[in-house]
Amino acid sequence: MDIIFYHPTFDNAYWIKTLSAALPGARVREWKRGDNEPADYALVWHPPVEMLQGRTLKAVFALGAGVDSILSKLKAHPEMLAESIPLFRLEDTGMGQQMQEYAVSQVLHWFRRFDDYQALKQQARWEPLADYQREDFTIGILGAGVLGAKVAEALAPWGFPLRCWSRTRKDYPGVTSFAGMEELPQFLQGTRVLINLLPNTAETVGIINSGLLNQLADHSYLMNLARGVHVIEADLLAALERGKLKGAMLDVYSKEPLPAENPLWAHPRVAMTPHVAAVTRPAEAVAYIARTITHLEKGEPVTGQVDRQRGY
Ligand SMILES: NC(=O)C1=CN([C@@H]2O[C@H](COP(=O)(O)OP(=O)(O)OC[C@H]3O[C@@H](n4cnc5c(N)ncnc54)[C@H](O)[C@@H]3O)[C@@H](O)[C@H]2O)C=CC1
Ligand SMILES: O=C(O)C(=O)CO
Repeated sequence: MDIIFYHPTFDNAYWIKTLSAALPGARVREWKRGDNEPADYALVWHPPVEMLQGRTLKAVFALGAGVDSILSKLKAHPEMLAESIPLFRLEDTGMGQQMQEYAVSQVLHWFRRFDDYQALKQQARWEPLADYQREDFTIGILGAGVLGAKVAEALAPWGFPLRCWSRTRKDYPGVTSFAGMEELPQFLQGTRVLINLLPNTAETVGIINSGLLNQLADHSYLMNLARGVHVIEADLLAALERGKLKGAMLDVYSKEPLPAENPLWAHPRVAMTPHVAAVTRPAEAVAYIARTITHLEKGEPVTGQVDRQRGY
């Protein structure tokens, strides 16, 4: 079995060594321009069109959870990958735990008013503030798939009212599930902390706009852990200005790296990380890919296949 590997920034030698160890008998090589030798599987992130074009692969694996970039490239270059070749993505592979750490720590930061105390500290003011109450701190998770479910699981023991919104109804312990556009207003009403874990699709781009933010509880908080294009940045800034939003924690942006002139950098109530909420963990990712290839080779059922029409 031949496997080609391409990632613009990873330590490719390490990945190839680890994959070779996990799939004894497989010949794994780094793909370089001009390599037209046969391959059975391709593992990719931001692949050049010529890497995949014209190949009869058994499957392609995206080396991340989100497949928006590869799907948009496929839209521009449909010749890159035949519809019949399945595309897989990483399901959790250690990203769930990272999202849990991020979301729990930030929710508690806001709930314990550390943002307010930080502002008071800057003015050298000693001023105990009123506690927030759990019942006023409803957390809503937009997107209740692999990562949304993990975040809900980690937040559940903290006792905040917890709800999620997804395409189809979910049955997660301690979580009220809302499904479809028609239930979005109910989901938003009373939500104090909105955590975004939706995929980037034609239906979800720009979903976090003034119309949506206005339906949240007053003085609410936004955590965007999914993709920058979900949020209309001008609407976010306006909601912060008029106090509808008290704060935002952003990991992803409409343009990355975020340009120096973007007003989000200087906003006192916006906290930011540079797209690191959950990164691909090589050992877990290799184990998942090796397991999936082994199942595929035996004709056994697998999970993680992307629905190219649906967009995630
Ligand atoms: N900031 C970061 O470091 C990272 C960000 N991500 C982002 O997180 C996203 C989510 O990842 P997973 O949970 O693995 O995806 P997933 O496919 O397992 O879950 C997606 C969820 O969104 C819901 N959804 C999709 N379209 C919808 C619509 N139109 N209306 C209502 N619900 C809809 C689905 O029902 C599902 O519950 C990725 O697509 C990626 O963009 C993923 C990893 C790291
Ligand atoms: O896996 C993804 O989709 C990511 O955003 C990784 O940072």
